[in-house]
Amino acid sequence: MNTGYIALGTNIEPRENHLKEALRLLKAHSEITIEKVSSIYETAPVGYTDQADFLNMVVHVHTSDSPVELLDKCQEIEQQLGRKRGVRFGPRTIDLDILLYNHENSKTERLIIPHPRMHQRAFVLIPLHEIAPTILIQALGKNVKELVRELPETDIKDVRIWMKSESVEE
Ligand SMILES: Nc1ncnc2c1ncn2[C@@H]1O[C@H](COP(=O)(O)OP(=O)(O)OP(=O)(O)O)[C@@H](O)[C@H]1O
Ligand SMILES: Nc1nc2c(c(=O)[nH]1)N=C(CO)CN2
Repeated sequence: MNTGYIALGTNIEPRENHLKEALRLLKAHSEITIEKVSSIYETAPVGYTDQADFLNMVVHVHTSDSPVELLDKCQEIEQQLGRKRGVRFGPRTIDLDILLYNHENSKTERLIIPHPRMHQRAFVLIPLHEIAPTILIQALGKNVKELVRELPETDIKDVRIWMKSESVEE
């Protein structure tokens, strides 16, 4: 069985529904089991800042899918939840990014693992740290805790717990 971490983000209402629906659709695949979910965090927009705050979370999955099969399923869920592509880094009903897949380090036209921007993003690293603080990002030679320590204080302040993980799993 393979192990993966997926980051979810949404900033179009109903944001909580979009996250919960995405979790339900992931679970509906027999090739995917959700092992752990982080809390949901409310986060200030990064990159393109003239947009609403996001809800972000990270899930740990076990899967028999290959990385690209997992990406296909993530993109299908984005489509099912009505994601429309617009401004780069702009508003979205749901975004699913594959952060890590085993200790794979690979780059194809469709998929880069580890996710190339994950180490700069407090909205990814803080939820990931909650569920997997000691996991090593081999490509960077650092674990998640070390990456969180390198984040600017101002970025950390922009990420606040919005719903605790126990309530997400209900
Ligand atoms: N690890 C990855 N997880 C998800 N998509 C990836 C990954 N690596 C490369 N991609 C590619 O990135 C493309 C653009 O993805 P998307 O539109 O979700 O980007 P974005 O959310 O705007 O930006 P970001 O990737 O920085 O979160 C996808 O079509 C996919 O093929
Ligand atoms: N806070 C926050 N900012 C973002 C996010 C996101 O999920 N959360 N996603 C982006 C594009 O992937 C761009 N900016």
